[in-house]
Amino acid sequence: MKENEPIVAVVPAAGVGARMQADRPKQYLQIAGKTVLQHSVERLLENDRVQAAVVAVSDDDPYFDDIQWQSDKPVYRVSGGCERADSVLSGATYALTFLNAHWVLVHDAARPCLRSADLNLLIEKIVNNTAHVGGILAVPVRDTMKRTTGERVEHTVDREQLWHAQTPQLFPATALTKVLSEGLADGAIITDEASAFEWANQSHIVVEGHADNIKITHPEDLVLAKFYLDQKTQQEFI
Ligand SMILES: Nc1ccn([C@@H]2O[C@H](COP(=O)(O)OP(=O)(O)OP(=O)(O)O)[C@@H](O)[C@H]2O)c(=O)n1
Ligand SMILES: C[C@](O)(CO)[C@H](O)COP(=O)(O)O
Repeated sequence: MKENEPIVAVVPAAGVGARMQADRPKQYLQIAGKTVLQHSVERLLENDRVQAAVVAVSDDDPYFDDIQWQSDKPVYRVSGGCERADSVLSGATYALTFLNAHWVLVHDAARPCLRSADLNLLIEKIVNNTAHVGGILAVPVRDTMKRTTGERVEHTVDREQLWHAQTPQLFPATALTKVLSEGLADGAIITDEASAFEWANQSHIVVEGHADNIKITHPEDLVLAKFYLDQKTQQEFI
């Protein structure tokens, strides 16, 4: 990577967290005195290559403006959208248009346990890679995988070369805004940024991270995230 190519983090945080069944959207639940969102954003801003964060939130979000960010870097608020991809496009467009971002690092607000070392690895592998447009943190599947019809098992899915996609996902700002807007307009199913580059048939890679980079989705995930973050407050992030 050219050392001076700006990386801007885009954090989709406009979801309602329905599966979490909490009294507020899961990104605003507290862990170790901070919201889940604050953990996620501040982890990104700790990286020297990340210059700012753009957080996509609901227009009626009553929590965001009260956050006291523990970073000297700017954190911007933009309007989220109906789906995660819409929220990401909103943030990426802002980063490209107003912040002159060369790279956009997309990371779920709901993933507060990201390791600094894994973020560094992703950035190093992607921004110096000329063979692929970008890439994502991921972990290999470790269980036997089944395809079912309802509860009936149809067959075992070959888990060779099968990965759990995570975030961050790192792509050039111009390319990301282009394939997201075109893919959404074409009705493509886009559940992560890599899906949009699949739709556009543009080559990208996985970078192996760690399974503790969990996405807080169901109630039991919050207990696990608290454990991981407690462990990490006692150890240097590796
Ligand atoms: N319209 C949306 C939907 C989701 N997200 C964000 O995308 C991330 C991952 O999505 P998910 O885990 O599905 O969060 P929710 O949509 O809030 O969860 P649920 O499906 O349980 O409602 C979350 O940080 C969420 O806030 C977003 O910015 N805009
Ligand atoms: C983007 C993502 O984190 C990759 O695993 C995941 O798809 C986001 O969660 P969602 O429930 O699909 O919105």
